Amino acid sequence: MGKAPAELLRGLREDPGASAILTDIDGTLAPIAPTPDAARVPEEVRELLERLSRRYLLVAGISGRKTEEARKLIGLGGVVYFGNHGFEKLEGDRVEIIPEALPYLERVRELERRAREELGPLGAFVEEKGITASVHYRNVPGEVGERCVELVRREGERLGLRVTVGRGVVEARPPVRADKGTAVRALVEEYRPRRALFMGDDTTDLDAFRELERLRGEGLLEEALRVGVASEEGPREIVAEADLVVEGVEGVAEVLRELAR
Ligand SMILES: O=P(O)(O)OC[C@H]1O[C@H](O[C@H]2O[C@H](CO)[C@@H](O)[C@H](O)[C@H]2O)[C@H](O)[C@@H](O)[C@@H]1O
Repeated sequence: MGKAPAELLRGLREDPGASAILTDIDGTLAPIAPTPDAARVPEEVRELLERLSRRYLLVAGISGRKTEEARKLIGLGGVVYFGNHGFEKLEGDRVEIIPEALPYLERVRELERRAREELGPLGAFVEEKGITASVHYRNVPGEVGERCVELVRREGERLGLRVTVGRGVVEARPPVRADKGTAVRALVEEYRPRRALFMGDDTTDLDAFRELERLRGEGLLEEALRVGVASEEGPREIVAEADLVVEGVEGVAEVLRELAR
C-alpha cells in the first residue's frame, strides 16, 4: 500500500522555510468552468495559499493563462507568477516574456487569426493570450472540437509552432525551450528550496513533474513531490507519474490544509 497523504507531505510541512509549493491553476486551484472567464479560485483555497505564502519559502502559480490573468485569479501579492505555460514571468509590475520566443509572436497571431476565421463561426473561442495561442472547444460538438485540433495542428506545423492538446483546449507555442518545467527549474535555482511540490491536472503540467524529478536526480532538491489531480479529461500520465493523486480541487484543498496544519 502507498504512503498516506499526511506522511508524503510531512517533509515539506516540517521544513516550511526550505520548502516550495508550486502549482498549476485551472483544474487544480480553480474548478474547470465552461469558459475561461467563469473560472474562480474558491475563497478557502485562496486563504490557505495566503497563509502558506507567509510560512513557506515560496508559493508560485505556474499557469497556462496570461500572467496578468493568473495573478488576477489567485489574487495574492505574496505569490510568484509564471504565465503562458512558463513563457512569461511577473517581475514587479512587469510581465517578462522569454526573449527567444519574441520572434514567433507574429506567427502565433497568424494562427489565432486563421482559427478565428475558420472556427469562430462554428462556436470555438480563441483566447487572447499573446505569446501562446489557445483555441477552446469545450462548448462545441465533438466534430467541431476535432476540427479545432486539426486546424491548430496543421497551422502550427506550417508556422513552425509546437502544439499541445489540453482539457477542452488546443494550444500552440513557439518552439523554444520554455515550459512549466523551465519555470520550475528557474524557481529552484533562484530560491534554493530543499523540498518542492508541484500540483497539476493537465498535459503541460507533465513538464513540471518531469523537471522536478530531474532536479531531484541532480541533487538540487532533497525531495520532490508530484501531486496529480485526477479527472476524466486529463492525460493518464498525470496519475501515472504522480507520487500523490487527489480528486479535483477539493483534493487539492486537503493537501493545502495539511501543509498549513
Ligand atoms: O495551466 P493552467 O493554469 O491549468 O491553464 C491551462 C488553461 O486553462 C484555461 O483553460 C482551461 O480552463 C477553463 C476554465 O475552467 C476551461 O473553460 C477550459 O476548457 C480549460 O482548457 C485557460 O483559459 C487557458 O488559457 C490555459 O492555457
